[in-house]
Amino acid sequence: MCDCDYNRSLDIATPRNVYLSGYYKRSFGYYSIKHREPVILTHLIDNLVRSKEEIANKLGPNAAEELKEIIGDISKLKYEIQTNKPLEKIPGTDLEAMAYNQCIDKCAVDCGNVTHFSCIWLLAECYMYKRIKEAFITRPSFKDYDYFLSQKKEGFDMCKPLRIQLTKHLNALTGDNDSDTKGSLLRDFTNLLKINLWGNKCDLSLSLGVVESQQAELDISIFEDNILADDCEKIFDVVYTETGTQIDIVLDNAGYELFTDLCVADYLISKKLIDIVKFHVKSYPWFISDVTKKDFDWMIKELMSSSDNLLKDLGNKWLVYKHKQVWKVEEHDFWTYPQEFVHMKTMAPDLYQMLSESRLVIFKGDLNYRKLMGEKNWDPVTPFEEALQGFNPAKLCALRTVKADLISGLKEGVAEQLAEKDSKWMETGNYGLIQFSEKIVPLENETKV
Ligand SMILES: O=P(O)(O)OC[C@H]1O[C@](O)(CO)[C@@H](O)[C@@H]1O
Ligand SMILES: [Mn+2]
Repeated sequence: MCDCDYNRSLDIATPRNVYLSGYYKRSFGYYSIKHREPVILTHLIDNLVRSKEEIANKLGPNAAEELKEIIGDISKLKYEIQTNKPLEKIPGTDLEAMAYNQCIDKCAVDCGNVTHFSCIWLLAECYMYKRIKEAFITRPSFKDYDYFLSQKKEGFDMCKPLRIQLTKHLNALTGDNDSDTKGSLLRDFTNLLKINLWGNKCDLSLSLGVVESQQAELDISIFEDNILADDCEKIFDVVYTETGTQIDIVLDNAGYELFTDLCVADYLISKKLIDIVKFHVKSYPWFISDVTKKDFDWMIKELMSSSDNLLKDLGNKWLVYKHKQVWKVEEHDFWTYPQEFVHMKTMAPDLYQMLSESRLVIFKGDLNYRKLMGEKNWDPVTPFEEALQGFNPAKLCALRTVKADLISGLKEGVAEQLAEKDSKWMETGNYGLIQFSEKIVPLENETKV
């Protein structure tokens, strides 16, 4: 962005190769900040008011007073967003506060004061969830409180029929290894990856926190044409032929999506294609439905106590994977920073190193895709590798349903055709991408540009 006048958004679509921002009135970022974020905050306040008795009983004598302060903070945040105020600095000297303040300062240097509608959309959206967390974590009774838990649990319960169907499917694939061929493994792994991709459609931040009936389908053949890039074969080659004991899955949403993530991980372990799977979770409630460590453990326990024996057996099997450290759950604050992934190597070198040890890093969902792509409005035919802008810890892939107006790696003319059909095609989650990037080893004498 450049010499923007912050009190006036431009009534244009986002120009090519610039950061997404609410500054462009025809962008999804503008619509999100203007219409979606206030609704998300209003729903959060309504939920808190509705459960204030239960909260007071559960969280102790100071909770009622602290809850009033929290609701005040969230109402103030909503007002700041609606009146396009400058982003207030995050108090404290911890690394995450510094990451947010560094991002705000960078935006200020680039273009003057930094308001919700003028800064990079990624900062504005992450900042809202960071401020929500600050409202709770600064009140002693609420420091471990998950203010999105009820929606995540409701979403999980609603998808029980689909989970039973998928469990039967997984058991059929993993029940017998003797008749496996490379062809059958490719076919079944590809099928599971596509079921996993469409699991990303279920997303509470898109539905503004309202739990909708499960749109995901097991019969994914009906969505085949909506997969706009399909690198399943390249991904399979990595898990089938390469060495390296672990893969990493950078998780996105809890509920059905997480269930499909664990099914993919179970398949890889059961078929002895991989020895260890590392799951990367958020360290606090994020974008309404994103997975925390507690959500991961809660789901396995929930399965183990299911009335359905198939789910119960699966929960017991998955608990053993965790106890044996075949499955490891990793937290890192970087995943809730506002920065794009191209900054990971300098801002979180320990995390970058961990990912570098992976045979394959799978990034799930739309927000991770935006961070991979540097939150830039690329020409849609820009190669996926190019849009990574050098972020390259290991071989990686992105499984993403398209819920924000940025994309790369499409064939010539595809974006234009889809826009003809529906100008909002990038905001619905109806289209998906399965994109792969090789680990590009920089040439010895290659100078960094
Ligand atoms: O859970 P996901 O797939 O990362 O989706 C989160 C995305 O949904 C939205 O909140 C709505 O499009 C985006 O702003 C954000 O990138
Ligand atoms: Mn999410």
